[in-house]
Amino acid sequence: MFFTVIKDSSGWLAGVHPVVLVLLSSIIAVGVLCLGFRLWAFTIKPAFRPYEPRELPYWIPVLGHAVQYVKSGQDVITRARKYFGDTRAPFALTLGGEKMFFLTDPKQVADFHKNTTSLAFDKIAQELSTTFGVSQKTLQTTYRRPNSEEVDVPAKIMQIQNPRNKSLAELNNDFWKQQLVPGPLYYKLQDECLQYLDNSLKPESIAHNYKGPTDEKGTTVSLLRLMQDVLMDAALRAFFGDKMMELEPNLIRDFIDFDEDNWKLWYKWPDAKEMFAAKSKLSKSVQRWLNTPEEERPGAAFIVETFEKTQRAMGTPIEDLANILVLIIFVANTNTYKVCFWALAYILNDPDLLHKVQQESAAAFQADGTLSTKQLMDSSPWIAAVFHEALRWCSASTSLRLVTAPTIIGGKELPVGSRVAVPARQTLFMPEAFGDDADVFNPERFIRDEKLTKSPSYKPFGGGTTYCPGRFIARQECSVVIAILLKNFNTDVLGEGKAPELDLTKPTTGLVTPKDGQDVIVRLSPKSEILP
Ligand code: HEM
Repeated sequence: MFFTVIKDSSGWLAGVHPVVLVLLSSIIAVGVLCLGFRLWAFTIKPAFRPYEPRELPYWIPVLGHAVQYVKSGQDVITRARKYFGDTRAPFALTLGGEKMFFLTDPKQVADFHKNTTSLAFDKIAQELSTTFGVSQKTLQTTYRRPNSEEVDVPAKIMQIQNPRNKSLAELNNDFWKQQLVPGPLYYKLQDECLQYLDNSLKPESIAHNYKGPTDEKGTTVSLLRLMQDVLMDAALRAFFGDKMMELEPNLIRDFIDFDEDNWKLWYKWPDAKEMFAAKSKLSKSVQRWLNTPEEERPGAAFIVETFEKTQRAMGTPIEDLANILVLIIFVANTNTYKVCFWALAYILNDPDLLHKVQQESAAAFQADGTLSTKQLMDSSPWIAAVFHEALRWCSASTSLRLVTAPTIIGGKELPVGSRVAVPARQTLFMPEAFGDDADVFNPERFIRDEKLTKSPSYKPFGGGTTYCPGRFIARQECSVVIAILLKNFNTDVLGEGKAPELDLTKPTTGLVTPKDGQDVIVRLSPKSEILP
């Protein structure tokens, strides 16, 4: 229809319907503009600015690679690295109007972690808290350094000296380390976690808590769900005391609903009603806990008590305090169940590995049946190796910093005001560090080379000033779960007998979960003959 020939035409174009003409010329104009933009932005301009990191070309200004990044950030980053000849020079991606810089070379990553002068984490942490719903007013008081004329409220309430006039946010980092780096507060937390894990993994608890098929051979459970329940129950009770679970028995499921879609919060995803509903439930639960008289909710860990005491003393509204505590629940829980799931998914599906791990687990229990955490942590090389490999396998965290002064990394200048990212997965699969089988799950690499965890390519817990203080408790909890599970049960994986695939398409801020619908379904048969 559009191409009806007009008989009295005065030239070749007259043979085309005018609407088509307008459409064609618009398409050509847009095409020319796009070509011009690409030529200018990605060929001409970089030639005049060789000191700037190169940018992966794209067609639509402003949008850049945003859509592909949300679909699979890892793919876009890998594509960019390869596009520039895999030299691992810093490069940039435009993500919805923002040009962000990426580092994928271990040496540059080390420079990133060392740099505390021109690469700032503060602003990133504040953005995170704002996204989590903490008000600007509370952030201002938390990040403001006390001046010498006024009362230093947090230092006074905590009865500590603060000679460097640290803000509450800076003091919080010290409090986290006090809680999580081995020392008296850490050992207390560790012992409590162990007790809770032990309770949850008793045959009678499993049979009672899992309504799945229970027969004379045992109880059939989803490994993913088991890891979520067991690890979160221990962490929530150890951090908040038993009252939290008594008040909010659905807290774990609400957290998982939020966790599965938490990326929508960071990416400001428009269709995020369910994620916000789950987040709001978490916040309300914590508020109910906070509104319970203190004497009725004993047993909170030092870090939770300290956050509550200091923020209340600063006059923080309860909604903000609850959101801050939800952030604690988030950092303490979002990753550990995932690494533990992957470790067991591979152990249970590999008879040889299972045998080695079972032997180490058995050796960690003393004659009276108590677990020696020292033996487990210091003399169980295969359990340690599976943990390190599982972490390597499923890590997809990205550390961010704000550039506050001109910074040169990898010979390239990062502009002031921009954000620079280290996507952990890019170095975790380098054949130079992990060998030709880097893309295969193989814990033996950590047995062959004991120093591999010290490799600059192996940074699943980040580094520098924000080096994860939870790294000790995470490994400890995972090792304890493996040891107790294998001591208490014979395991029988149902189905295909292979570990699930990673879902690398879903955006994540930390560790990766299995593809939708994939799991490990396992029958747990108590080793003691009598079934509860
Ligand atoms: C396998 C489990 C875990 C992984 C993979 C992990 C990973 C990380 C990473 C990569 C960072 C650095 C973020 C950055 O530099 O941008 C970090 C920081 C942090 N992690 Fe973990 N983490 C884990 C478990 C935990 C646990 C169990 C806790 C608490 C109980 C925890 C508490 C923290 C805190 C408080 C920070 C911030 C440190 C700071 O800002 O100075 N993490 N974690």
